[in-house]
Amino acid sequence: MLQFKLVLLGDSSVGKSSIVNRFVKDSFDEFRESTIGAAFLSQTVTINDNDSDVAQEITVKFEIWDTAGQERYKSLAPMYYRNANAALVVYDITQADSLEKARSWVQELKNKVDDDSLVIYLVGNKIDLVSNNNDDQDKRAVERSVAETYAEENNLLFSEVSAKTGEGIKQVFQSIAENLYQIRKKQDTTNINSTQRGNAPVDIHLQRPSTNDSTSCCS
Ligand SMILES: Nc1nc2c(ncn2[C@@H]2O[C@H](COP(=O)(O)OP(=O)(O)OP(=O)(O)O)[C@@H](O)[C@H]2O)c(=O)[nH]1
Repeated sequence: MLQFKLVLLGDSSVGKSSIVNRFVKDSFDEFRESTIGAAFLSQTVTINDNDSDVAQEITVKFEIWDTAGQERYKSLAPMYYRNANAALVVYDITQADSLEKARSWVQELKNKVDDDSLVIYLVGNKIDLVSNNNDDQDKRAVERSVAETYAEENNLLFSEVSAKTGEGIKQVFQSIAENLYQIRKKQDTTNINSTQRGNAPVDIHLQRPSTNDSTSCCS
């Protein structure tokens, strides 16, 4: 079993706790209390490795830190994103400001987390509030294409979800697990190769200066 630390970041009320609750308990609460400090939960997913000679199933355990989005808890966040393998940065597609906040979290992660392998997933939540036929009921304030382009430019994974209906939630965690597994596999291969290189006989070519080499110093 592989174990990874995942942190959720984003403005207050965007639905971070609701996303975790949907993923861990498959439930939704219309009247959730705002998180104080942070909450810890864990959940596993199963992924398939079909690249190996023998197809295998791998269990990935997520240790999840759901941080509080209220401004007064902002200074606590580094404690939770430190050593994280993945960050879920959440915004609410009905609140334009919440995308700006998400961008500032992404920037902070890129500046402060000294680990190129950190997987950052940008999530637009509450798609259940958007109607498909573009009428007055449509509460969308952030166009999908705007967030998607930003994600592409910044090398983030991206999708829109609904914690309320559950749409897209499982896929987010599944995709993070698959990405982290591929990264871990690559790191392991690199480590094995460099260990092997360390034990291999060192190939030293001692080149004698040729006598008619004009650059040689000594006669
Ligand atoms: N319609 C709809 N409402 C949602 C969805 N997700 C969350 N909500 C509601 O949005 C409100 C805030 O949800 P939370 O999960 O507490 O938000 P949070 O980001 O954890 O907030 P903080 O703890 O303050 O950081 C609650 O009333 C939820 O019921 C969703 O997908 N659709």
